[in-house]
Amino acid sequence: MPAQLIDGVQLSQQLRAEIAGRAAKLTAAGQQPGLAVILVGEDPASQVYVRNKVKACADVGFHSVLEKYDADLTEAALLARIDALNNDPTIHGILVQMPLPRHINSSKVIEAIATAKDVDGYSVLSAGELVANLPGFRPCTPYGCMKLIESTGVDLRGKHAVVIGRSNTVGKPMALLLLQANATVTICHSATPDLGVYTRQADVVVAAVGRRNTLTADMVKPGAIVIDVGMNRDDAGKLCGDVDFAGVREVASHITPVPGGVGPMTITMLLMNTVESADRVLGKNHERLGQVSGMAPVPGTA
Ligand SMILES: Nc1nc2c(c(=O)[nH]1)N[C@@H](CN(C=O)c1ccc(C(=O)N[C@@H](CCC(=O)O)C(=O)O)cc1)CN2
Repeated sequence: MPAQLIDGVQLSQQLRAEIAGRAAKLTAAGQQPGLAVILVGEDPASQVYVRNKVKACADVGFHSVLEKYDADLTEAALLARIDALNNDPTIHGILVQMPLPRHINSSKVIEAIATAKDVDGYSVLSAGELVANLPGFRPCTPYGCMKLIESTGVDLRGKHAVVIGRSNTVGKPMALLLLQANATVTICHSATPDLGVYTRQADVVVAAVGRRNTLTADMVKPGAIVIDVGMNRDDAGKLCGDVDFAGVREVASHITPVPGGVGPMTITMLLMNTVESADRVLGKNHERLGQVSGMAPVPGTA
């Protein structure tokens, strides 16, 4: 029997309805979630992604600002904008669309974003929070992969998960999230000599390499869950992932398609992080107010 499809569009819709409910409550309490999206340059794919992010914000009742700059924007000017947004109380999340033009140091830009507003989860501090199991923001793509796996109903405890790819934004955080869910995790990468030796032992495979046909049917254990993070083009120019979908579908128990799997979840988890950020601000404000109203009266004034 072919594998069951894990539908990222459908799961996104469910999660976005939940996010919209939280946003409505926050807005009623005076804390409408706000996301700032910054795009530098004219990369056509990035233009589509930022447009989709702004639309997604409107759909769930967030306030959003889109700041578009020419490719020759200076690094100093971008850092100044981030500083202003860090101090803007209507903004709970700041997202700088990647990739940035080459003259701008991406790490410097990412580290300039206040950790409390790093809804992409890309900064070193956010990564540290993930390592230490602290409640920071998780990078959206691996966070979305976890939700997709969770939707299968399979408990990861004691399962063997293999992550193919070791990028800071997908592979490494993915491995940590799987580890937090009590899986036994192996990370494979471009220097792994025989990938199939590892993937054939895996109950869950997450492919995040950026090369099509990296995972073929002969490399998959029957009944495995396969998550495809790749976004590549085939010879006909059609979008495809890292997994040979047609072949692997005959072996796996669950599989994500490309398009329609991990991609839509990336934007959904960005919304999730942003609503969570607004929630934390509201919680902190309440804490502060509670402390003020709960204060012992100054002697002689009561
Ligand atoms: N600051 C960030 N930059 C980038 C991120 C990110 O998470 N934060 N991720 C990617 C791009 N990206 C979001 O920004 C993104 C990529 C793909 C999709 C998506 O829905 N893909 C669709 C297919 C789209 C198509 O037809 O071309 C799918 O897989 O179904 C959403 C978001 C790099 N930059």
